[in-house]
Amino acid sequence: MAIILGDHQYGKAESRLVRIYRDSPRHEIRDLNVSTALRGPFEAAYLTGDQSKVLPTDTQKNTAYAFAKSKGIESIEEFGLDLARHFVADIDPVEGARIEIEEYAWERAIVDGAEHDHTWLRKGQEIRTAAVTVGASGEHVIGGLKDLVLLKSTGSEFAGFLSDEFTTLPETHDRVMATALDAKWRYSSTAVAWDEVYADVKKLMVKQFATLQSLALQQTLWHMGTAVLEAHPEIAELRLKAPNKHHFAYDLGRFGIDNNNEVFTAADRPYGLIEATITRDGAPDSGDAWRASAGLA
Ligand SMILES: O=c1[nH]c(=O)c2[nH]c(=O)[nH]c2[nH]1
Repeated sequence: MAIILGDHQYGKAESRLVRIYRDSPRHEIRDLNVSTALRGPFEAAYLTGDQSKVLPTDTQKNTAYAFAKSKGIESIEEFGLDLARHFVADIDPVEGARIEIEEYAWERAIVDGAEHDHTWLRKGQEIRTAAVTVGASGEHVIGGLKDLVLLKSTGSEFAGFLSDEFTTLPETHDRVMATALDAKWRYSSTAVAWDEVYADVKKLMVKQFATLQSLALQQTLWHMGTAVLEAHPEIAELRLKAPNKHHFAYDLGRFGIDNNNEVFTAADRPYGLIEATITRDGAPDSGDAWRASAGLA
């Protein structure tokens, strides 16, 4: 019987890295969670325990902190490219690098009506994400956001669905629709105005969520994705994931009280999970862009 080592990679996950810019009294802050992983001929580390080609995960972590000082953090996409290019170009056995970054945003505290120089409040709307891959299939950047919690209190329907002996859901033409959006979009270039495009993609998706008379969360996702692809030729593809955070009108009829979509119970679980990939026809090949791990997740 032959037993074969399959796909593998190794790295340091979730280094929490805060970079303060303090060259003037008005400081700046970038707050990241950085994961690095290396790919290449590392079979011996698994098969015989030979570490001679292994750049320790501890060193990978140190590199991220050193680059935060020496190169700075213009954007998480650029920082990921800096790290990935370094590992592939400068560390001999490394053939591919995957850098995943989350960014937590802060906004300046307002003190006596003015923005404070060095005190911030956490800005909680969403977490910005980037996943950078450099390797045999080239350079790939995936921008994204997660945990963007959205709710609309009307303008959402769900009706006309299949029904069988287990169907109990009533049709509705006016419901609450809520989600915590997880969106990832693949760029077809690495020469991108990362911050501007990020802000616009978020704005476009929120606008579609708000303005479409939604017949289903599926339809809302489609409109979000097409709006982004129509406005941004530098984006090849989006992958969207949206839990349907159900809000059920509470039965107050039992107490002789009308409930005209005014009082809801917000269900925690279970939740519908609606997912879609939306791609531009003729988009460049994704190569390893979506290869996140050794295949376990
Ligand atoms: O937008 C929705 N899509 C569904 O597929 C679905 N299924 C369900 O029970 N409620 C909903 N809502």
